[in-house]
Amino acid sequence: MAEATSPIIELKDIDVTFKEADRTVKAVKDVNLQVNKGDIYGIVGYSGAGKSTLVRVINQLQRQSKGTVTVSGQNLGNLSGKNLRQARTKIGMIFQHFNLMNERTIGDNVLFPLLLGSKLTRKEKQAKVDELLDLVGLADKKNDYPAQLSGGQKQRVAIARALANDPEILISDEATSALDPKTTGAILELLKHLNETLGLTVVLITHEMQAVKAICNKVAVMQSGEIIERGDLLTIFSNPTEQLTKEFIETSSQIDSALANVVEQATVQNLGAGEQLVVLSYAGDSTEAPLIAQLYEKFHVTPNILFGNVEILQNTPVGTLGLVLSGVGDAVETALAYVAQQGVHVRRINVAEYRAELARKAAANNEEATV
Ligand SMILES: Nc1ncnc2c1ncn2[C@@H]1O[C@H](COP(=O)(O)OP(=O)(O)OP(=O)(O)O)[C@@H](O)[C@H]1O
Repeated sequence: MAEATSPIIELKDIDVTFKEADRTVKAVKDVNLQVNKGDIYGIVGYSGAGKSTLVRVINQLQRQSKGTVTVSGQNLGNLSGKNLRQARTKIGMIFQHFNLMNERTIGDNVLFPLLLGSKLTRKEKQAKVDELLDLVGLADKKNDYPAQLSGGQKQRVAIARALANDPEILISDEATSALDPKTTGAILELLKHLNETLGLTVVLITHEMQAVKAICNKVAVMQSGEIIERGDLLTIFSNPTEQLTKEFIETSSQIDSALANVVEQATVQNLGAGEQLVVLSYAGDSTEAPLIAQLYEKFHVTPNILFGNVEILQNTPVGTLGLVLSGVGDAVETALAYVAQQGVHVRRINVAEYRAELARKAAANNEEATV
């Protein structure tokens, strides 16, 4: 990851309101966001949350109704015409549907932004196109046409084109949403590579937490035009506070399907006094093994491991462990207090309530399916 320190994008008190004949839509509400140079900042939310509108404010394709947008120290709200176009060249953008020009070759697609005001000579422009195609792994496709390329290759062309004017920022608006998981992984890796080698700051809009998890160092969760939770990836993943954030995280991990299986087991449904089903999550070097040993050594609490999962996020292990803890009297509660002190997040599962919640969700899904 490139060094992330000074702010490169600062959004202050941003509102975007669309006024239509019969209604007013507040697509973005009072958003404050700081993206630092070298960040890969994920903005996650369901469809309609306001993500696209918010990022279009960054390059002023969408003007805000209120608030200020500062990019690389420049207040973009004060710019128009040539000055705004010039500022925009430093902000590349890629989209879900690539937006390539089908009647032009791959080389000419990448060349296109260089035709508008670049000071390079003709020869230098061609050299730049070659360099960019090489960077995205498509050096041999220069004379092909978009129709001859796969979706992943088209997105690589779009990335090369977005980088033509050496932007400092790349905005990716659902750029992997039309791609299969393997191709998505390769495109995300390319973005990470560009971040590391060029120091490119990336703002990644997505509805898939999996994509955020793969490459972002920061994440903001949007709902109904607002940022409801934000922070660095590890903190958000190991200790989310908002329900929507939890939902996004759960869909990107196997924890909830593991829990759904576990709560159907008769032994788990009939826990006795002094027994508790818990999910422990931790980030960092603390591994579960010493912790589990300590539960017995210090508190005479017996842990029965039901499932476990360790992922590497930002080169740091993030682990989740489902356990039934058994002890005498309030030994389990004392042990859990100790575990929490060690920086481990403790989620107590009330089995009856959890099952009732699952049943409620299943009924709601069925209802939706039959409407
Ligand atoms: N030009 C527009 N005029 C009127 N309403 C708009 C306009 N653009 C967006 N909206 C509305 O603003 C809200 C936010 O839309 P936006 O596209 O920013 O959400 P999103 O999170 O990016 O979702 P999606 O991924 O589906 O694009 C939606 O209610 C949308 O209908």
